[in-house]
Order: sequence, then structure tokens, then C-alpha cells
Amino acid sequence: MNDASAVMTKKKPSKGGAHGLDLSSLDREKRELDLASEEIALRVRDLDLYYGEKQALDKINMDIPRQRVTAYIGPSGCGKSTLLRCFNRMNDLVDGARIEGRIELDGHNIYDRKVNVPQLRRRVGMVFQKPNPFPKSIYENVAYGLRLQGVASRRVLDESVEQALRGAALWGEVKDRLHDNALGLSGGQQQRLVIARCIAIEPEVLLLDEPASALDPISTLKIEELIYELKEKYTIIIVTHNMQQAARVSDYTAFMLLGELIEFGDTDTLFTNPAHKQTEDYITGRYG
Ligand SMILES: Nc1ncnc2c1ncn2[C@@H]1O[C@H](COP(=O)(O)OP(=O)(O)OP(=O)(O)O)[C@@H](O)[C@H]1O
Repeated sequence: MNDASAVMTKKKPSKGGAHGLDLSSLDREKRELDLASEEIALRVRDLDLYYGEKQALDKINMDIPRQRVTAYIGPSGCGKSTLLRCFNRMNDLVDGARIEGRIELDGHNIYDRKVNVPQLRRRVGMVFQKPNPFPKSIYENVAYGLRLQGVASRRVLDESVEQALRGAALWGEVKDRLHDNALGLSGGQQQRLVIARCIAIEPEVLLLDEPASALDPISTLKIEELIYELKEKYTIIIVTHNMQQAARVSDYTAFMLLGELIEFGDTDTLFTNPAHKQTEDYITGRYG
């Protein structure tokens, strides 16, 4: 199946018309988006994932649009993080994890045996729930990936560090303390530093696994604003427990249940007029 619209949903819509959330409280215009007219960055085809005997992902098919924010929502244990980790092959590191199917990044299967996995992870960066800066200076955290790539010029490093910190909306707060230890930053600043570390090596895709769930409301807002700005340059996929957050920051939303993709479409439609009874039950708080 190559047609994006053909892979949007796995099951037949429920009859009777579904009802969803009122988006009027979100303080933004309704977005006019159409998956069928998007440029596609990642294509997921018939993806199954097993942890030993247990199947955690079941025949996932979806197209992730380029330079948009795609959110995964669904109850705990439905497979959101597992699917996110498939995009940079982090599940390769999990003992007993086995994958069938394919994910194409720019038309190439990332599970092909010839793929250079460290190189893939440079193209597909990942930010976790808990900020994980290295116990080094702010500067060295951001310069880390560039140094690994062999960049030694102080001028190039200085420029790249500044650009990445600006890109992560952190420069103004840290420019006078670049050589202080990163662990002295607040949680929200640490998370933006980790994002700066990711974008310093100019990935194509950013995977965000509950990036704000350990943060206070103001830091959360800053991360959400940042996500909105970052999609100018990057394809972003975010896992979130917080439906309001998904509705605020994402262009497209995927609802998962028990390892299956139930519904995938533009966020405003999915939240206001879901096609499936399970989606409606979830977004109106009937379970999960
Ligand atoms: N390393 C692992 N080994 C074995 N089973 C795992 C592993 N990681 C996840 N699972 C199982 O796979 C299923 C999906 O888990 P996953 O963490 O992807 O769900 P999730 O939707 O992200 O959940 P949450 O919202 O609670 O983080 C769950 O049943 C979980 O117990």
C-alpha cells in the first residue's frame, strides 16, 4: 500500500457518528491538514514486534509526514514507546526483541542488514522522559556529537553550539555559563539542553518520548513552544500521556490500543470527530 490515505486506519469506523473533545480551549486556529497531500518522511509497513513470546506491536502501517509533529496516544502499555523506539532501532538493544516488517526512511528500509545503525541514530535523534545530560559542561554536552564526528575547529564548535542552543531556546539562559556543569541546570533547562545536543548534529527526525512529563507546567509550556518551532526543520514524533498536550502540539495523531494502530489522522479531526468508537472512548476519558 503506497497511498498514505489507504493506511490511515486499521479497522472499520464505528457506525452512528463519534464525538470528541472541544478544541476551543486550545488557543489556536483549527489546522487545515491532509495527510494525502503531505511529503512522507517515514513509512511503516506491516510492522510486528515481539518481546520474546509476547507481541507488543501488531501489523502497524502508517506514513509519518515530513516537518510535521505526529503524536502517539493511547493507554499505558499499548506500545507507544515500543513503536517510537523502532524508528532509530533502539529495540535492537532489548534482549529478546524481534521485529518483522519494515520502516522506510526516505525510501530506504532502516532494518536492512546493510544499514549502519550509529549513522541511523544520528539521522533520527531521541529525547527521553527524564533529561539525561552528560556530567560535563553545557558547552561539551552540545559539542559532544560534533566531536565524535571529528569536528575539532574551535570556531566551528563555538558556532554550532550557539546555533543548537538557540535552536533549543536555551541560549539566552546559558550563554554566560557555557562552561558550568550541565547538571546544575533546572529539569526544564536540562531537557532543552538534551534537545540542543540532538539538533547539534542536524538529524532529520526527532523522537520525543514523553519529553515534558517530568517537568513543571512552565517548563512544559516552553518545551511545547519549542516543539512547535522545531518542526520548521525536523520531522517530530512525540509520545505523550497528555491528550491536551497532543492536541496542542501535534499536527497528526495516532491512537494505539493493545499494540494496534486504531486510528491515525490529522489531530483536529481525530480529537473532534474520531472515526472509531475506541478512539472516542479514550479521548473522552472512558478508559485508559
Ligand atoms: N523491554 C521489554 N521487555 C518485555 N516487554 C516489554 C519491554 N518493553 C515494553 N514491554 C511490554 O510491551 C508492551 C508495550 O509497552 P510500551 O512501553 O511500548 O507501552 P507504552 O504505550 O509506551 O506504555 P506507557 O504509556 O506506560 O509508557 C507492554 O505490555 C510492556 O509491558
